[in-house]
Amino acid sequence: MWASCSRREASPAGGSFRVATQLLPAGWLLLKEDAVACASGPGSCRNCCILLQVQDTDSPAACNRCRMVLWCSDICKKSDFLRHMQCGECWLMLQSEARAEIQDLLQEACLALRLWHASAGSTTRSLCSNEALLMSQGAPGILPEQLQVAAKWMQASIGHLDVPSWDHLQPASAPDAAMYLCQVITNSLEVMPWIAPAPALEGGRGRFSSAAVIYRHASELNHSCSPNVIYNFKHRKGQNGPQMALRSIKPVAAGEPLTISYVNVLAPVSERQGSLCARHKFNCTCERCCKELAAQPSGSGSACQSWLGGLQDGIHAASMLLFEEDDAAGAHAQALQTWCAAVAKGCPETHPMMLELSGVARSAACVCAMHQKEVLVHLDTWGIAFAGHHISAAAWWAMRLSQGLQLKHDQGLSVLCSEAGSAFTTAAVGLCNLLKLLMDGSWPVKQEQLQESATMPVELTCCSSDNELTPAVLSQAIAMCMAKANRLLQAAYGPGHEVLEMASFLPYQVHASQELAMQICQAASII
Ligand SMILES: C[S@@+](CC[C@H](N)C(=O)[O-])C[C@H]1O[C@@H](n2cnc3c(N)ncnc32)[C@H](O)[C@@H]1O
Repeated sequence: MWASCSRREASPAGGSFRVATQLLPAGWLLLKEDAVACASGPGSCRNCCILLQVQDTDSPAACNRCRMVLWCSDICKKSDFLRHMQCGECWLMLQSEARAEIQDLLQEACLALRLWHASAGSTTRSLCSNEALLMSQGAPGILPEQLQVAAKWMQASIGHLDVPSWDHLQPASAPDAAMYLCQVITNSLEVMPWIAPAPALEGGRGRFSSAAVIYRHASELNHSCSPNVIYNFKHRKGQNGPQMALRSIKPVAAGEPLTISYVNVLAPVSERQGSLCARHKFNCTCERCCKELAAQPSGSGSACQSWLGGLQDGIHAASMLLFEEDDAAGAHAQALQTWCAAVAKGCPETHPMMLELSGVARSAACVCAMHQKEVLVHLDTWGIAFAGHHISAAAWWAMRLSQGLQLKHDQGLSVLCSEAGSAFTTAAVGLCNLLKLLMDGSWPVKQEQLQESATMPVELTCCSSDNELTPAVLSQAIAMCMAKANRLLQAAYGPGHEVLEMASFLPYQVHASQELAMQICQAASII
């Protein structure tokens, strides 16, 4: 999937980035990937990264030699012990002088040693690196001397190993050590340290502490503070580092760069820029940062304070729930609650954080549709613009699934084919009924009507079977629906309110099943 949906492209400014090779819908699972190397922070298992205080039954096991490194269980110790010894980490941890001299780079140095160990003779040497910049005083937040001291300690750690007796490893020179260190600084991802203390996420969700992990494919993705791809981590006892999954959260056009966020996107611009400097040593030039930095002098943040905190926490909690696919319905409910609370406190629906929230909710709706979970039951309390957004996301997914029914092996959807029918129908019914309400002119739609619309049966009688359903007819019908819906929306709420998402699935409905086509036409024919 990864290779067929994306490719690497050279950046004119140097380096490269990954772009989509086809239109990627929101909610698509793009990649699952194991870690190349990982180094957890103190208080968590050195192998699987689980926080030691939340692990369930096993007792932590310590390294008998350095006594500095802990594993959550004998299973993880057994899996990681040789690596810990063979990469020189154990020796490094024993050196109190080293720990004092490179304390700010100790985790990076351990990860670099583990990367060296993992990559001997393999492909990770091709990981990108900002070495030239880092070593020439050009990078923010770090001095080349600090890197050189850390590289010196790494080399000493490797030098103390009996490397030639392990035939798959090569001794690392000083420049090699520096290269691995710079690769780590350029590419390592932090395993969500900010989720650990969140009280709303107790009960096994805030399971990782701050671990730094290197993934081969994910390291090709540039950062954006408004990313179109999210990543999550799956903990597996006995495995070195969590497994990462990448999922699109917005539709991504062919040719558009795929981006993830290396930091917490909910933080204000100064904090995001600060974290990127501190951890990754670059100044972010993404579109959102440029806009927000340009607007900063006249910005008035204080008026937002009453709803900002709740909104941040709510997006955060919903995102975390969404990371666990099984909890998509929970993520959706959390997003719903957050949306309503923020609106009630006067937050404008067009605020960038509300857009972030709608991204999370839309993804949740997509995942629910995929798994045939009832996504429409929550509609009674959604804001109307959001409801349209939400139903159409589910309907859009349902259509993709119905395509899968016809195309079988199309893009990995075949496994879902046999189950697609009911999700498709539920979502399509919801969409058509919402359209009907809009067309009937009952605007703004009342909560009870919305609730009803999710369960109302759709009559197919308006569309006679001898009507020819060509793509052009369908497009025209949808366009008319959209225009009318938007006129109503704008009359009620003013300019800038649009049911945009329905348009976004237009190119797909030409492939949709006859049944769906009839339903759409029927809704449209009420105009
Ligand atoms: C993990 S790599 C991403 C892929 C990399 N661009 C490459 O050439 O393979 C991270 C590096 O890309 C660059 N980068 C990524 N996102 C950026 C952004 N939003 N602004 C500026 N530089 C960025 C920085 O040099 C950063 O250290």
